[in-house]
Amino acid sequence: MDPFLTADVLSDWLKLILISNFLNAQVLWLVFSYVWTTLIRRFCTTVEFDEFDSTFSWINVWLAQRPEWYTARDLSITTRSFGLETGASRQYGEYHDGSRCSEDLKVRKQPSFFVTASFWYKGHYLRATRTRSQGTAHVGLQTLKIQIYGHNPKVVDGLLADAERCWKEAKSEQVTIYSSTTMNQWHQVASRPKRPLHSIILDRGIKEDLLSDARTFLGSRSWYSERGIPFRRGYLLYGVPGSGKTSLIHSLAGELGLDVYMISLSRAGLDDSTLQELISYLPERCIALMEDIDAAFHHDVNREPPSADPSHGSFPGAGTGVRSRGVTLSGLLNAIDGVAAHEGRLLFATTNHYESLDPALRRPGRMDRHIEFKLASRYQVKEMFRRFYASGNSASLPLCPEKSAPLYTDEETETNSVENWSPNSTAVSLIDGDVPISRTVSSESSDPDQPEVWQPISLYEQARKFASLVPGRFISMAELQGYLMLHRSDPLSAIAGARRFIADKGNRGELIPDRVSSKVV
Ligand SMILES: Nc1ncnc2c1ncn2[C@@H]1O[C@H](COP(=O)(O)OP(=O)(O)OP(=O)(O)O)[C@@H](O)[C@H]1O
Repeated sequence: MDPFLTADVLSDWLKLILISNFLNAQVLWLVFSYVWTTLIRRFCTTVEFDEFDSTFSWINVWLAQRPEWYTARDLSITTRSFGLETGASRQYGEYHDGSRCSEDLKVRKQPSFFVTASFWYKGHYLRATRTRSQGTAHVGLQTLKIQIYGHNPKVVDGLLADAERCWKEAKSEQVTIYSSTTMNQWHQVASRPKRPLHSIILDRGIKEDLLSDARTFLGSRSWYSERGIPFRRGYLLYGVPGSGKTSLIHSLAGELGLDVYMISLSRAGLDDSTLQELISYLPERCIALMEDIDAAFHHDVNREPPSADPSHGSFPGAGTGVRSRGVTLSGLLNAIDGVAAHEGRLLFATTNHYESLDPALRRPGRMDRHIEFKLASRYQVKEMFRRFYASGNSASLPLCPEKSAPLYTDEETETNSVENWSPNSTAVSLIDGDVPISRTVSSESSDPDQPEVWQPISLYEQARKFASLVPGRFISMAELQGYLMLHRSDPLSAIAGARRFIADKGNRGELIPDRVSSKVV
């Protein structure tokens, strides 16, 4: 027998052929990859968008409007909206058969990581891939890569312009909120529907005045530069909790078409230099928001240097040795108006402890307008009631006829306040002469004095009645809202329970003295 044809030799031959085929395939694959990459490099333009840049949201929203993007074979499902609840997400929210997914939790489809979707854009072939970094300092950092065949810079510019337009259209009804990451980058954390200004109920003139002040500022860049005045404006909103400070800022952001950049002074790792850096990264037109500006410091904001004594605690992490030194007052003052401070921004700061703020922080130039938020006046109580129970769009509610026939003058607003009121007060009776009676209401009160039968004729009259039962400057607007929520669909039961609600609050000793007077610097 031919020694070359024995079983052992044949099996060796077979192995050799397989190995060489395998090696050939490997070599071929390497060659192919090399050629492909070279071709791509030579003939394609690659654009990268990384997660921490605002263009990442632009391109995501733009891609979401292309069917090729959410009909890829390997999909990942997300409830993340890239900050948008309108426009693009409407498309995400639609299932293939045209039915819509839940309003509350819209699911969105996108290709899985490293899966490429290809499509045509204005006559150019594009490939889009989601990638995620691994094994680096930025583990999990998402990047979107777009490859465009050809080397025409105009295509990239056009794509960016389209993506930006798409994003702006989609967010025209939204306010985008950014927060800083521990890497000191601005990161979009949420996007909320604009809150209409009319839904914030303050004593007359306050919000209109603030809005017009901010508008005037934003349109006065050249006026500031001609006079050498730094183009910055600061607003300090202070007062009792739950009085609408944060809500007003978000509503103003919507009115002015600005995004909100939240600066959390007590964030771990934030110190004077990182705060400076963060502020220098703010975009030209925006609202920088420092909530609870006093809370960055364990005690009062003051000029004392940080103490090494942990019991002093004048800066976050004092004495722990774990967190960075935190922000000092001088660091904060420098960040607000030092040479590196940002031009063109509106700074809003809020606090519940106005008196504890260092005067240097409150002075004009840093905080130009100081607006106090008090417990609800009777005007606010009445308006809140009216808007709460108004059917349809409460924006269309006619204004209260305060000017022609004031229900409560400013004096009444103040004098019929908690100081003159007691739970047993008979100053306010449930029925007064001008409210017609037409319906039986089973009162939740066992008070024998409380009449059983009454019916205000209109929402306006109901609001008036309700406000007459709630002493001015006694409860916060948030508390009032919470109470009305308990009687969400029944304004009459809200009126009937008002005396009990107020009495209970009084009995709990929650009488908060009215301590305010308006301050405008
Ligand atoms: N003036 C107001 N008009 C309408 N709603 C209000 C008003 N004040 C408070 N609310 C309601 O109360 C809730 C809390 O309001 P918000 O957070 O704006 O108060 P705040 O003054 O910022 O409180 P804090 O000082 O505790 O941060 C919100 O749901 C808001 O709708």
